[in-house]
Amino acid sequence: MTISVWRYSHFLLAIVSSLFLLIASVTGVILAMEPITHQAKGYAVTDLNTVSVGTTINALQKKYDEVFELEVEPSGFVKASVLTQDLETKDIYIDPITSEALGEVPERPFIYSFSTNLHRSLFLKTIGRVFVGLISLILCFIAVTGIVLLAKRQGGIKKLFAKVQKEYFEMRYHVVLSRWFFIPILIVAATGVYLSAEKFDLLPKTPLLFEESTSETAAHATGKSFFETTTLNEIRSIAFPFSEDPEEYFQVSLQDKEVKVHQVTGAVVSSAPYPFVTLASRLSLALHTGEGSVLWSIVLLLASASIVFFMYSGFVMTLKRLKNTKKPPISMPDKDRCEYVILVGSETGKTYTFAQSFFNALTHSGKKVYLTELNNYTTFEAARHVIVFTATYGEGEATTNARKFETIFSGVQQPHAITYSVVGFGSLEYPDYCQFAIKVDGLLQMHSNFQPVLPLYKINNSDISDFKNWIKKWSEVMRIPLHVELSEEKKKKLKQLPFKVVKRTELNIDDTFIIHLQPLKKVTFVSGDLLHIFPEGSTISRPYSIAKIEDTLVLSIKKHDMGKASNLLYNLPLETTIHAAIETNKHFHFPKKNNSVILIANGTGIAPFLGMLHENKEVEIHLFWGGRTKASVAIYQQLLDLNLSVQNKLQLYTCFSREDNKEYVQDLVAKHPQLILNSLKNNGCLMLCGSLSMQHGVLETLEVLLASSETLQMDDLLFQEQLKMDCY
Ligand SMILES: Cc1cc2nc3c(=O)[nH]c(=O)nc-3n(C[C@H](O)[C@H](O)[C@H](O)COP(=O)(O)O)c2cc1C
Repeated sequence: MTISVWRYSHFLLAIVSSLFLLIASVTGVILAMEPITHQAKGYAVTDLNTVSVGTTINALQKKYDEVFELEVEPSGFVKASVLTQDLETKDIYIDPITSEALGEVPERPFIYSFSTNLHRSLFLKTIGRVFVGLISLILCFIAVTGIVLLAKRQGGIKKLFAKVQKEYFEMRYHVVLSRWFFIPILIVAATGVYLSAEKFDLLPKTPLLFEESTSETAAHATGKSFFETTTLNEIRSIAFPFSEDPEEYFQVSLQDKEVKVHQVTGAVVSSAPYPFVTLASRLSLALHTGEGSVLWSIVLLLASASIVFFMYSGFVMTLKRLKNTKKPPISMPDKDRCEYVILVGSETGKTYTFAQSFFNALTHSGKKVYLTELNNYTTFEAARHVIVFTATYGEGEATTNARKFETIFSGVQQPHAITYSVVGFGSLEYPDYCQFAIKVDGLLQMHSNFQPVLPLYKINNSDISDFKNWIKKWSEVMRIPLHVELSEEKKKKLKQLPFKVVKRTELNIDDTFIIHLQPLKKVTFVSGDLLHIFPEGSTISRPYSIAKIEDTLVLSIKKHDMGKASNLLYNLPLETTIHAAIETNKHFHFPKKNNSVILIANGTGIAPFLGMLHENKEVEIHLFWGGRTKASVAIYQQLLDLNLSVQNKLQLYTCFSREDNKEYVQDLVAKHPQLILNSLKNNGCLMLCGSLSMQHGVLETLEVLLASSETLQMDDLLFQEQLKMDCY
């Protein structure tokens, strides 16, 4: 079954049951408090398995004129119904050894009786009970569809507890909490169904069948009565005989059977085992209400509260999905008049946003563009260029709005020859990375009418810079200058703070300089975080990787002639203040649990590593750095020397692309295969920072190295955060 079927079932069931489910969960939270507050009264004063039934009965009969009933609650409290010397009938909690009254049995608080009625029948009597039974059944299905969705999302049942993808709060905790509360919720729902079925007489009815017991003789033989051999923990309740007539027996309800006991001899006269249905009902009730176990009551309370959270977070997720699934642009020309056709496969809307920004940019450059879903593929009379943007879901499956494409495609003949490009949106955290895009690319490749303009391009986790990189390539090949604006960039709300310029180097041979900024307000940050500079007149900020050295931010910056941010920073006089914003960049923090770390950078990409070296003196670190010339190193030398002097576990490897052997950093990496492989095998971490072309080069080298290893795989390294990248 495709992921969308599971998602729609999950969603539909939740919608149908939402109001009742909300009532049931809120009252469930309240009712789960009852066993907890009850237990807190503290009437469980003795270990019941050390007190014989006879001890309690004797003590009671001595103290009270008449005893009607004795009950041992699952909470461990012993309750008796007695006639006092003042001829008053009382229900009291007693000390089972002395029969001393510990307190009167209070009336059930209104909040609990009210909640019980609402929880059981919504105050609608039979019809309400039917509803509640149905809701419990629906909750079972919601839980099951939810866990299937979760397994699909995580890439298989075995990865259910694997790391959750970075998502917004509601989605993240919808996933995290569903893993913890799946079983308690399923138990609550299933026992709810069972209890409803019992209420409506849907379960088989088996009467109690008493059998005469031979234990009377056994009791005489051993000389011990039932009252001496049975302890209170085995008892549920005892109904006392009405008179002293020997034919009147004690009616004792034990955990698994009911027995009649002779009041004089203490022998068991007859017994009847409880039928399975009764035992199952009792277990269902205990599991559903939590009575007798504070720990289980707490679990039930949390599970009920989690259902309320799931309803809220599910609602937010649906709203986001609907918001992101944008309609095609209103001012779109007729499909048969467009030279460019953009086809989209998107489930949660991110790919749609990228496609839309591409549509806008292409339209702005004067082209006639048509944008539609892959499912709507048909003949386009004027089309010459097709661009496909598609995400992948499940195990390499298409999105809902692309699932028909494969079937439709073969039946459609375009009037003109078409050039095409496919961009796959996916996540390396899934084994079938961009698999559907690969499939679409294959289909187009096989068609004689279609010619590629660029090879298939894959984008991991909606990486904007990667997308822009593709835009650059496409616009170069097509000779169409494009300015793509992604709304996410505008949306980022970063808090700007004042920083003082405390130090800056001169430009080196590569037009690079280092600047030290001192925060003027309290702010926490670590090396690898980003500092956003906002040049005047620009809506987009420029992020720089931070090195944290003694509470100062150190940035390494390449000054570009037209670069607004780099020129702004270079021209700031010492001691002046600049406003900038720190963005936490968690995925690029120095790892805490890895045995060794390999840092690879080119050019200014060394910046965050300088801070990391400064802060981490215990771990074995290998730093690979590639610059243009030996003179390029000069501005970093002081900071490197500082680290080398305090860090005896640091190894430095440098290369230069314009001098010596004219090597790039990926060539340097390729020269140390064993070092890299051994480090990764022994839970090492590899961090990359610098240019995108360096990233691609190093990844290619790494792929070659990994091919020789039987255990290491690129996807696993990324998934386990053994490979961290921050390249632009
Ligand atoms: C449940 C689920 C399953 C996914 N399965 C895959 C997959 O098999 N392969 C892949 O490359 N990406 C997979 N992804 C990642 C998405 O393709 C990626 O996040 C994409 O950017 C989402 O685009 P959209 O918002 O347009 O749907 C999956 C994501 C989710 C939530």
